[in-house]
Amino acid sequence: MSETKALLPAIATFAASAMLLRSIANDFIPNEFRNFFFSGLHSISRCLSSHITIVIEEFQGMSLNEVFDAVEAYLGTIETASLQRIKVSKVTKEKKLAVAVDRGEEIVDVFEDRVQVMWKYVCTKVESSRACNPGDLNASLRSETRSYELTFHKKHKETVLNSYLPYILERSKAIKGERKVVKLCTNSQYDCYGTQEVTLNHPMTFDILAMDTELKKALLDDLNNFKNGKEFYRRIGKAWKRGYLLYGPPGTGKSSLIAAIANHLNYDIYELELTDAGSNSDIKRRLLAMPDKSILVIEDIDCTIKLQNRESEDESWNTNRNQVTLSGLLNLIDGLWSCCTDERIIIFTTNHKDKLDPALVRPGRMDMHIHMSYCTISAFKQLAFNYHGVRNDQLFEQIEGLILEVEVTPAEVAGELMRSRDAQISLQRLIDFLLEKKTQQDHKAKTNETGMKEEHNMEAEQTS
Ligand SMILES: Nc1ncnc2c1ncn2[C@@H]1O[C@H](COP(=O)(O)OP(=O)(O)OP(=O)(O)O)[C@@H](O)[C@H]1O
Ligand SMILES: [Mg+2]
Repeated sequence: MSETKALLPAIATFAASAMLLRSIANDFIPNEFRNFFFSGLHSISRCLSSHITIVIEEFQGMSLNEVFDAVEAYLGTIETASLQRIKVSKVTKEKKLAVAVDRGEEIVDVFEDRVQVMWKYVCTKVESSRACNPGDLNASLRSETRSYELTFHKKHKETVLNSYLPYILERSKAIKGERKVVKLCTNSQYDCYGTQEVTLNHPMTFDILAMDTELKKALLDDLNNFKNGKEFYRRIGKAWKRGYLLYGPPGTGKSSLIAAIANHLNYDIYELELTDAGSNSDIKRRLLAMPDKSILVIEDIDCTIKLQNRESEDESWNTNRNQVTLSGLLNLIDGLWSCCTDERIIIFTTNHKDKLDPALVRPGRMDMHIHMSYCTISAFKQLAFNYHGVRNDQLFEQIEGLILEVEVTPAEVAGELMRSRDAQISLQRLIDFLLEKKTQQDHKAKTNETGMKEEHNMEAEQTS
């Protein structure tokens, strides 16, 4: 590599002279002759060079380039003595500082004590016309395109392609595993720059999530089978993805469960706001930009957007070009686009399963339908332990009796248990709250009953 370094000033002088010559030539020499002259020069310099350069761009077509991602992680861990500028960052929860090569910097690496290579990080500004073109994913998600250039001696070409780059891909997995924190990404208002990303600081785990014990176990088994299912999915010829529909009243823990799933699998969450998504093709592009090991979440699927059924979509195709449609969404869940990446989980949540289009809930569409119910006795016990560390108490019996009769959400129970640090005071307050709720519930039931009786009597009078 010292050879390459030594050649750099000469190459720079050569390049500068070529540029000067080109600018002079632009003014005085006719086009055809000029092109012939410079393509000749280019061929000569290529023949003379003993080095080749591999360019690794951030995006491969419309998908994220895994090699770019791996190189970024890998270069942050190698010796940086040759660098003049490095980028250092740390996000909440991450234990280590993340080191990265800054734009324009070159870094030397030696593989197997014999292969010297040089990396360069290149950023190019995207012109605004390209950046706002929704068809150009690479540009539309960022204001600049990024790539790494890898330069090495021609004689090492086989080693670099067959050993060095595969080694980096493997190494990066371990590096990312070590410093992984779960991220939450949302699609912001539809604009040119795509997603907003923050570290997910939600402390919810399966240990503290209040949920039916059997259901929790079944879901955990399902998630673990999924995570370890690479070979299985390949063998049965299915895309390595899994869909969950979480349904239940507000405050029963649907969003908390999503956080618990993300923390358990160590996958990032990509929340998709359908109302901000723009069109089907916009969703498609955003999905392709999502890396493997991620969870796509669409909350409140019943009310975020009025998804039309397929028949009416066909009729009004022209008016719907800029909308998210049901068939677009279904295509996204199990169509060809979803096979482009691995280890993908899709979660829909709803408060009203009955309001969903049958196409969304038909068997086989979402792999598991999970009912997040009003608080059960086991959920209450879990919450009492979470908030006060108590597994039993003389007040439990009365509370359990009331929980069987009253529709109360885990969020409401948690709210009452939070009111005081003293377990006895909290439990007593919870009893008062449940009694109050029971009175209201009984009153409502009575009013409904009277209303129905009156209606029935009126109908009977009319018919007689
Ligand atoms: N099953 C649960 N286990 C533990 N805590 C819960 C549970 N359900 C609710 N909570 C508590 O209530 C809060 C609200 O719950 P969460 O946001 O998960 O409900 P949700 O079902 O997503 O509601 P919504 O339908 O309104 O989005 C949580 O932050 C948590 O503190
Ligand atoms: Mg929620």
